[in-house]
Amino acid sequence: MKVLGIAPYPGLKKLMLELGDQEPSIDLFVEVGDLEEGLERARQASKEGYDLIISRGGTARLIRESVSLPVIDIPISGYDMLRVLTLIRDYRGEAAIVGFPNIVEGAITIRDLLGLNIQSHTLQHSGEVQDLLFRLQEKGVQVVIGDVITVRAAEETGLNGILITSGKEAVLEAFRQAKQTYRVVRDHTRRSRLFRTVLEEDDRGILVADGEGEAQYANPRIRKWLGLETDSPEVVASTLFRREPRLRGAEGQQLVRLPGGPLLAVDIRVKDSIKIWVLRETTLSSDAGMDIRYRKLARFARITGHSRKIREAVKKGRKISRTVSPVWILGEAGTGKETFAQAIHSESGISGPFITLDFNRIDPKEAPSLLFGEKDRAGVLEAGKEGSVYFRNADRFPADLQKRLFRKWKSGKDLPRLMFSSTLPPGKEEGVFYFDPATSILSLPPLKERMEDLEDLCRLFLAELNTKYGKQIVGLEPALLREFREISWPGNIAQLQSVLESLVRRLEGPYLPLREGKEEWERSRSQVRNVAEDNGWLDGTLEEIEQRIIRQVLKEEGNNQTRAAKRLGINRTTLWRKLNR
Ligand SMILES: Nc1ncnc2c1ncn2[C@@H]1O[C@H](COP(=O)(O)OP(=O)(O)OP(=O)(O)O)[C@@H](O)[C@H]1O
Repeated sequence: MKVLGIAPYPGLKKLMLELGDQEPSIDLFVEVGDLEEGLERARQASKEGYDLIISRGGTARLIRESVSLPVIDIPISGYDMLRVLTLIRDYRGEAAIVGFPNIVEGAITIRDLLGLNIQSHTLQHSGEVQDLLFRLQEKGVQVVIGDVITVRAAEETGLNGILITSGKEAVLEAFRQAKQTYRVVRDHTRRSRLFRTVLEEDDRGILVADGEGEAQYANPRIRKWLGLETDSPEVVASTLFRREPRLRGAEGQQLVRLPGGPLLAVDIRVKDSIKIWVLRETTLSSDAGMDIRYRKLARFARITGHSRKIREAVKKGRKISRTVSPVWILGEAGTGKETFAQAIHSESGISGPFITLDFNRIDPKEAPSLLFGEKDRAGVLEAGKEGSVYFRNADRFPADLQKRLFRKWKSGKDLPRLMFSSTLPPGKEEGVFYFDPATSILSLPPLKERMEDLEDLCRLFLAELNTKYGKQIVGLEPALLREFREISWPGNIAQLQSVLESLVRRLEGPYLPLREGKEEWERSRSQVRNVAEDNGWLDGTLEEIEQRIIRQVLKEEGNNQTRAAKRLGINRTTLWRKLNR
């Protein structure tokens, strides 16, 4: 144990060193200095690896206030009092004891025991001492007995000061206390080292801030992610918040990607005004098929169109956003399914991210760990639990996984809002695109059923494209608008948008002309077909594709073979034969 002694008077240094020699467990170094001078010495020495400080009286008190090491006080013992009062007992002049309560109380007891006639005065703070001594001097007091502060003031006032010096017993008592305190501190340090090791070994990144919001601890894992291995916790925190201002915020879960780092699920917790950020790697190491957005999400107000069909869809969408039930958004390619999903998310006032998982691009084998996580890694459902998950091309969502998902949803687990979309209707019975009956269905009309909206949509898109490309296009030539109303739009709004985009990018004039418009539309048809291929609708042999179509029509006709056969333009026997091939 390395101990620093600050002795307010030289004799105490000598005594401490003498007694310290007999204490093998104490490695003692002593400096002389009273009050401010002593504090200065203690300040310097506290940087030199001492375990604790031993000092006395007012000096000890000063040090304790401004140095973080434990400070042991050498108490004024009864023996010390006895010695000094014995010394003064036969003094014939007027004497007084002056000091803080700890000195005066003990002195009174011994004075009374000895039957001495010495007055006593208690100081509450050091500022009072001068005035008091002046008054005592006026009353004829010649000698004052007390601690360093009293004696120093006495000298300045012109009185005789007698210092109550510390004896052997008091110094030994201080050593005993020092040893005991050291044991407690050492145990404490050991225990905090233990906790520190646990935090340092954790696979999660951990950042802790105190009640004032000042970062106090950052573990190695979070430092590694941020590339700040040796910086202070404050620097770690400010770097993290600069990169992800959202993390400053309230309690809850956030999903963030640090530049060049892994995707992290961040839990922000507050306990006893201590704020803790727990960062966990997610299973989402690759971005294929996934998109996370917090901002610039569509709202219902943005959904253009006055047709009855689209207004009804908006009304239903708004209604769904007031519930928590999962929603299946059904519609042809490019009809605005994701736009509606985002609008539902925005309208529900959800704080978390809008996460898109595209089942056309996600490997079904990886889907379980992606959704449900692994041992130490959070999956999308946990990491995004305060947001929404939008399953695009959900008809490709493996049925067993869907069942697992709905089991979890029904057990009331904390899950994100669930939204599915597909161009094909979900089946009511188990099958390729099984879906749970708890789901609300929102059907979006194809563009051909809401042609009255075409002009408004063109206007909106042209305005956006003018801004994007710095053009001043004011509309479509009337002939092109007529043409656009007549032709088919298998890619719906998305197709219209991309046709307009290609035209705006290329052309300058105020109106988009008929010829270029039609050419562009022709070109876009082949792209739409590619989208269909993308959906897997055209995978496999002709026979397989035919099977898919027949089963789809049958499903849409509620398994009524007569109606399905009629719709396909074949007779019932042919249908039956084809189905049982
Ligand atoms: N009612 C609308 N008003 C304005 N813009 C719309 C509307 N609906 C869709 N859009 C725009 O059309 C484009 C296609 O929409 P979106 O991506 O939502 O369609 P989708 O049905 O989800 O497509 P996919 O079938 O490819 O999944 C987007 O750019 C979107 O902003």
